[in-house]
Amino acid sequence: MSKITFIGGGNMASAIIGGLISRGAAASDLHVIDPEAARLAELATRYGVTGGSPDDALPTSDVVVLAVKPQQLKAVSQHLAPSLGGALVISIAAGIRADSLSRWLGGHTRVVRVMPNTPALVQAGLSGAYAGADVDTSDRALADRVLGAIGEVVWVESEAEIDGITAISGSGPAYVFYFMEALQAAARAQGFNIDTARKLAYQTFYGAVKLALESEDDAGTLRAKVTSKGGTTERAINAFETSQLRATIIAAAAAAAARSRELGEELGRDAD
Ligand SMILES: NC(=O)C1=CN([C@@H]2O[C@H](COP(=O)(O)OP(=O)(O)OC[C@H]3O[C@@H](n4cnc5c(N)ncnc54)[C@H](O)[C@@H]3O)[C@@H](O)[C@H]2O)C=CC1
Ligand SMILES: O=C(O)[C@@H]1CCC=N1
Repeated sequence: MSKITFIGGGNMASAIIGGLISRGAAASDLHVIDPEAARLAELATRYGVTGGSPDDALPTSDVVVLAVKPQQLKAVSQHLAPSLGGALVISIAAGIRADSLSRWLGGHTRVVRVMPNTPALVQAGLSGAYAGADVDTSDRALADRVLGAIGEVVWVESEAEIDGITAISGSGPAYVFYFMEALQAAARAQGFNIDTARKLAYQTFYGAVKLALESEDDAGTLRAKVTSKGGTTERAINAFETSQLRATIIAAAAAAAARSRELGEELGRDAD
């Protein structure tokens, strides 16, 4: 198995480490660098991985996963640049473009830029991935193995598509949670107590998603099958359509994609 070093041992790194371990990776192949000793101790206890501080030497690694906050990436990359060797670098930082990263890494172009999402925490994530210029098919396979540990991987051929991925699957879990919150509030408005309201909303989501994933029908067909002519669902869907909910969702995602493009400019520029 490849030697993988994580720079930053927070939520997302922990999700990837957990996924890799559950897929049979040896803890001795995984190393984490983080300034927080308590964080390293927690990861060591939970997964048996070794750790070190940013001042320690980078161990020889096949893959280096950059999992710090975007605002920290420039300083972290410049610090790592001299000791990277031939490692494949996978960055999960939102908004940082592959060419900015390569520049900060001193011209290192074996870089994969990834936009994961938080369902990675339960290994049901989706990662959009973009391969920089010098990433070959074996690097892609290596990245697939790492990212596959937290869910599905979708490769995009143009980096601009990462903004679209960010708007749909990166931010998307928040849209779903928003709808869940609203459905729970609707249940409260129907007089159910908080526990029952939560159960009604969450189980309905879970059941509908499971049905959609396991069914041959698309979402539109499944919706039509719930919607009896002249019945209750039709009244509710009509209310959604009257308030242009579908158009609002499409416009909201377009706003998120625009913000992702802006962040790419701001973070690339500010950090130079
Ligand atoms: N939360 C989300 O929905 C998504 C997050 N991301 C990206 O994932 C990255 C990590 O996010 P989280 O895991 O949520 O953050 P986090 O805050 O949980 O983890 C960041 C870790 O980096 C450590 N750190 C700080 N300075 C460091 C240094 N100099 N060297 C090494 N480690 C250092 C911190 O101690 C912390 O443990 C971010 O760049 C974020 O943009 C990407 C997609 C989705
Ligand atoms: O909201 C954000 O900017 C990040 C990117 C995708 C999810 N969280």
